[in-house]
Amino acid sequence: MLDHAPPASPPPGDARVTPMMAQYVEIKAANPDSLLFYRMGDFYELFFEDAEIASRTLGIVLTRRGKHQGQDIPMCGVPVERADDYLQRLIAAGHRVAVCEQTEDPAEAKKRGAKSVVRRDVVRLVTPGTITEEALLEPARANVLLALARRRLSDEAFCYGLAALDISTGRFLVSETDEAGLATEIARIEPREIILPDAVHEDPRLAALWRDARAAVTPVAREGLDPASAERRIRDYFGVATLDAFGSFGRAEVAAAGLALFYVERTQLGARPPLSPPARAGASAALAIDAATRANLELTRTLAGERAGSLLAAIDRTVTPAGGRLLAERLAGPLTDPGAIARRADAVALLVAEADLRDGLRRGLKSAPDLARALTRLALGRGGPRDLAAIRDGLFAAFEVGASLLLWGALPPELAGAAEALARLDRALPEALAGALADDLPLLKRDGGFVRAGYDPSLDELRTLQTDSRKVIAALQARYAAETGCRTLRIKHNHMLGYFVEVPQAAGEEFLRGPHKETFVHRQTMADAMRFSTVELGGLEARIASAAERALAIELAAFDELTARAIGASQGINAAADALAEIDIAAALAELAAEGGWSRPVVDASLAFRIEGGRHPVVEAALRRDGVAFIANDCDLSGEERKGGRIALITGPNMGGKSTYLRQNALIVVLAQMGSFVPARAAHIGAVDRLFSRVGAADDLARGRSTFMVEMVETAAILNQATARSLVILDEIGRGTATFDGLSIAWSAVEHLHGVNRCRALFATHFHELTRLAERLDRLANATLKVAEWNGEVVFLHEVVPGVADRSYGIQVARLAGLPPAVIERARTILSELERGDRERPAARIDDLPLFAAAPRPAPSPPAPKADPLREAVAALDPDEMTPREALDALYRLKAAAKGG
Ligand SMILES: Nc1ncnc2c1ncn2[C@@H]1O[C@H](COP(=O)(O)OP(=O)(O)OP(=O)(O)O)[C@@H](O)[C@H]1O
Repeated sequence: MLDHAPPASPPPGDARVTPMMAQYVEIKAANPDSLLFYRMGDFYELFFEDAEIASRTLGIVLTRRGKHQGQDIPMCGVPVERADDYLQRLIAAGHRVAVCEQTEDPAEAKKRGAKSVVRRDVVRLVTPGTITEEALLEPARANVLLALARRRLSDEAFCYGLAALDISTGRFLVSETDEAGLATEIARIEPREIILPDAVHEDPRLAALWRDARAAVTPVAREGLDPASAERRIRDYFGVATLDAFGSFGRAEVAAAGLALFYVERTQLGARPPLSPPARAGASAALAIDAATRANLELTRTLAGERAGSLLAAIDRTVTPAGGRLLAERLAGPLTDPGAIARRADAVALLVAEADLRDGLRRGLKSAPDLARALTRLALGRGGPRDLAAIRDGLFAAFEVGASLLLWGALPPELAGAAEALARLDRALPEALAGALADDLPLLKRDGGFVRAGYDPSLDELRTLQTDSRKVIAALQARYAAETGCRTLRIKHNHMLGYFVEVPQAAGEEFLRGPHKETFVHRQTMADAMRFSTVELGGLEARIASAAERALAIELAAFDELTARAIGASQGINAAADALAEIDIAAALAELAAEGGWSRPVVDASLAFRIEGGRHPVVEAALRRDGVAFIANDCDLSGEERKGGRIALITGPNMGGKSTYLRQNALIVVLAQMGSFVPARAAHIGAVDRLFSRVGAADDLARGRSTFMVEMVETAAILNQATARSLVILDEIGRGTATFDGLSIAWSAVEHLHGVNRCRALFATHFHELTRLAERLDRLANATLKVAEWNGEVVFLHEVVPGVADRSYGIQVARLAGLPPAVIERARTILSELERGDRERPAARIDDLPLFAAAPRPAPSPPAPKADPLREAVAALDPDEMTPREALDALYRLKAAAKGG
């Protein structure tokens, strides 16, 4: 990583290397892949290439400090107080940071000799997937570290284990997949950092996965990753004799979970975040949505990568950060088991029906801070008084929420389970916290003042002593002023002198000579003042300082004791945090359903797909802001087990609403299967196993793929993988190439979906020729979007009706978009010519028509050349497109024409 990296250790006896630099070089050599934050006083300093990277990334000044082996050492520094801010920016830019602290007092180092260097050690590695600080985390987004491991099944095949760990909350889920499903699983998990064995990282078949990951990818060497040590590591971490209590895991899952813990130990260096035991995410129970479909449907972020404008942003009514994170997780991984889906929907249904209960719960939840993240910071020794307060407030909110649920009585199982977890909480901890913590809390514990008056009598006594001492000092100042006759005498304090007496220069001269010489000992002469100390003042100072020191020690002890109690209760606290998040989601989805008039879908094991009055939640919200109503549309793709699902082939004008209609039906599936109500009057959905979409066109030039290539790769994935239980959304496939190639591909793709995949599908196209497929394919029906023409203007009605579009209205849309009138006029002329040509010679190739004949306006059109039917007929032929039989026929026709001419 370093071009001009310092050597691992300086050459022995090299006088040009200072002892400090030697220490730096040694620590840096042990952490070659991280930027080293090297603590020096109130700064973290960076040297060499680290300094250059940091100064570029952070926009801070690059300076030089001394020389190393005869060369200037580039350096830059960040103040410790603001380190979080800089860390955040470095992590966001994809760097890792090793934080190196002084591990002894400088005074200690001095004892070893004047030239000895203060001992320093890396106390922590900060990486994108292992951060815990509030300032570094997004509240409503999980921060997932994904560990991968694999196990060979045969010569060719591997099984992959995935462990998704959010250290900031302790959530720890494992799953297993084959190679084909790996990309889909990673897309579902959306990790910030991926760690994986070197061998997996270097596998050429997977190279694209790591190259395209939106996460930092960290390969680790093989040692310590064997299955036995992985299992031992998990058992040790959770203090259990066997993993059976946590469920049954595959060997690849165990290896992945072990690797995750290995990385936690490596980055946290001894500190142990309170993790939940690993649980199976059950990949087979999740609706599979590949990365392209996820991106196309803009589930958790838009194509531009923003949260705003995504489905998640449109449906998020949660009031707690943990609820927000769980909502994103559920949206990313909807279920397939109708029973599990119904259990979630039962909770939502109760809270839709009971508005008062819902409001009460949401009010209670709003005051609940982020319990899980506060607890983790405390456990890692990075917590402050406000984290203790978060535990206090979170637990009180938990009691309130739990009590209102329990009062309700008969609850659906999901809510009953959550209420029970809350009822099990011990009131003693939050009460102790409430008794101990003051109203206004400092950010850092070392600032003191966070323990409430009355909590500890000895602390109160010391505080009184401190306040009293100040009074005593004030009295002393008055007495000295009276005794010396110097009315401007002041007692002041600074770090150098401690408490001292300050008088104007002239009075000071008196003090040095006169009767006060005995009392006032000269310390300092300023420009216009003199400073003295006295024995009395020294005694007072010692008392005040020791009182402050002892008071802080008592406060820190109280902090440690309360923190230990919170950590001791971490299992219950984490369970409460999970319960609150579940209640938040149920209430939030109920709020959303009530607000938008959404209905509860029926999800079962059939192949039904019947949506009545469906809407697109994101487009609807956008239109509502402009005061425009969304037109609801039905969709029926229901099939039978024996035959498979139905296909709707949708033609319609540009801007008619085809894409919106396609996507809304896919989004309704996602919402229904995550346990939500749906934006429709009614919906009956046979649980979908995989959702595919190929919508819009996106270049992927970074991967060296053209628009058309991307389109074909995605279409191939669909045709190869969709099952009879899948839902497929295809929007305008084949438009990225020549018309006839595109039409033929679209045609055969529909036939394949109908005959082989037999899935439920929506297929939008501008190839009107495809509508004739309905005559041959029994489970395919045509639908179109209605338009009206009014005063020569096209009006989009956005209503889906059975039938076929008569035209695309592309030119009208082009005019609405503001194409110059001359271009529109010319396009109309060409269109009518083309349509005439099409009527007269339906087989003619569009490419061969005089589409692009130069027509500079307003120059008069040149006189039409004399028609030569034979030449035209030859021009209309395309040998590449003809079968031998067609070519022979054409030859005979030409011969006949020549004879006739
Ligand atoms: N059901 C609807 N009700 C009201 N407005 C709608 C509806 N559907 C679509 N629209 C509006 O029409 C616009 C165009 O819709 P959409 O992109 O779905 O059209 P399209 O037929 O796919 O167009 P193209 O063929 O040009 O891609 C949307 O941005 C929205 O404003």
